[in-house]
Amino acid sequence: MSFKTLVSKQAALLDKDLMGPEIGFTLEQLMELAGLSVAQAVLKEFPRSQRTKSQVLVLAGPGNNGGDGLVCARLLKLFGFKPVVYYPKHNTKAPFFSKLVKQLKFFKVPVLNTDDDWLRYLNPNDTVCVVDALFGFSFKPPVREPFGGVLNQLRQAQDQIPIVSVDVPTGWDVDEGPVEPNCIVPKVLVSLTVPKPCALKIDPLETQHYVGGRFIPAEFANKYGFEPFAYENADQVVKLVPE
Ligand SMILES: NC(=O)C1=CN([C@@H]2O[C@H](COP(=O)(O)OP(=O)(O)OC[C@H]3O[C@@H](n4cnc5c(N)ncnc54)[C@H](OP(=O)(O)O)[C@@H]3O)[C@@H](O)[C@H]2O)[C@@H](O)CC1
Ligand SMILES: [K+]
Repeated sequence: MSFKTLVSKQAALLDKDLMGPEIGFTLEQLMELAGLSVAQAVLKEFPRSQRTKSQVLVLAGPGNNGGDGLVCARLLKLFGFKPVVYYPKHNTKAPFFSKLVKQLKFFKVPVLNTDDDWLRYLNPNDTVCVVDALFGFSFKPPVREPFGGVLNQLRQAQDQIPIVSVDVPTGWDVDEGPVEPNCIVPKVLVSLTVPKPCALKIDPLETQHYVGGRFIPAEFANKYGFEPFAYENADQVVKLVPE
């Protein structure tokens, strides 16, 4: 499949640019739209008419990828799912992360901490899918604990419970792909703004690929060397289908 990608350093620059003094987005705004994109991709892949269960396990990491997961969980609740969040290492860099957690409590979405038994939710009888919002474009392998253990459990369950990875399949090298042994293979990848090079390593027969994070005008995409993606109507995601 051919699509333009942006290496991790460029993706970080694009992010900085969007939130810089000239353009003026806030992280909160972009994260809300990123989380909405992921929730919409989950709804498109697992529509109510085609499922008998509604629980979704959202694994949220310590960075902004995790923040996308926290937003996604809240929106999944509005979309008719029963999300449960496992958030073992809270983000203390920006105060609004604790507000995202408060909002989840307001929505009666359980947020499990490091000592809670999250594995009971990794159960194919009840769980539609797992949202992998552990790490995104700032991840550098090898993975450190406790996340190595979490990834091992995910890998063991992935044939029974589909994984939806946010921006980058966690554990993959952002630019090189699945270079570490025993990487997870998501059933769905939702690239944000523009795919990272690791997305070129997915097998389209194994992994459905969406692009989301619909928040830039055409000229800005061109500045970073890619064309805008062909979103339809008010959709927040577009599925990339092999040619
Ligand atoms: N414009 C867009 O598209 C937007 C994108 N957004 C989203 O932001 C994501 C990027 O977020 P990000 O930069 O905060 O980094 P992310 O990948 O979450 O991880 C950083 C954390 O991981 C940790 N860590 C790193 N390596 C590790 C290891 N081996 N083992 C263990 N830990 C490790 C690292 O720890 P540290 O090294 O600092 O100790 C730090 O705590 C992006 O992918 C997209 O999802 C939207 O929210 C906004 C708009
Ligand atoms: K991820």
